[in-house]
Amino acid sequence: MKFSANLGFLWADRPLPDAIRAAKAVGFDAVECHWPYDVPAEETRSVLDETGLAMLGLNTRRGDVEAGDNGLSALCHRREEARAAIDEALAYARVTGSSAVHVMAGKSRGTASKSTFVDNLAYACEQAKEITILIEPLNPHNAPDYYLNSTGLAAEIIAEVNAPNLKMMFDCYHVQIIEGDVTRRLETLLPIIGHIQIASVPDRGVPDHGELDYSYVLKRIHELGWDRPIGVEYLPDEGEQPDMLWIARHR
Ligand SMILES: O=C(O)C(=O)[C@H](O)CO
Ligand SMILES: [Mg+2]
Repeated sequence: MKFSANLGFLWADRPLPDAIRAAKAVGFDAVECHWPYDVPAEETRSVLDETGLAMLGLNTRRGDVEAGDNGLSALCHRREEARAAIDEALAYARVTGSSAVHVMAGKSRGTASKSTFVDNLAYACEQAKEITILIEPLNPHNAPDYYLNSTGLAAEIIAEVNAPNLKMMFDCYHVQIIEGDVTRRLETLLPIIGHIQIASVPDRGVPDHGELDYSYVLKRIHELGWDRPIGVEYLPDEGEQPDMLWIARHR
């Protein structure tokens, strides 16, 4: 199996270019990030070229995080901001050669709607047919009130938008907390999954302990024919290096 270092969590204390180099140094096959916007896209691109690593994904901005925003694209009265965030993310992805953009929905609080999310996603898909647009169900402990809160809703939205480049980000950590039945859901949703992420449940640590047995889950993913890198998106203890022995055992 191949693994992608999620630099939103791994080496998150370093500037993005150093985090990319660190991922290369320990042997990751690819990288992905959350919000890279502090670093000019050209600089990120040149470190990706230097290391030979591909950037698999980045997120749209969340809006006013201090005011509680966690994304914009499902929010009825924030259409312009949502589209600006999508445009920005797509432009960054183009310069860096990133294959996917995760369009963040935002919180419900009565102001989110499926039709708004569908419209904004259709816009994103149309703007960049060569880029995969991802939507990710998030669990209510880490993302309270997040609009996209189940794989069922994500599947409905993907069907409604009906664009070949709209897919689900299947984060096993979130799915286990939201609804469980992880391997069966992976099997049935596989045709609409664009990226898979992992972390232990419930502590979001190294994926070698907790409720989910990743030796089994990764074996199933492999058997299903998945050959793209799996996103390693866990929160390391301070100063902790990723457990590359664990990764080597699952290659
Ligand atoms: O929280 C997650 O699991 C993510 O992957 C998102 O990108 C949101 O930060
Ligand atoms: Mg995730």
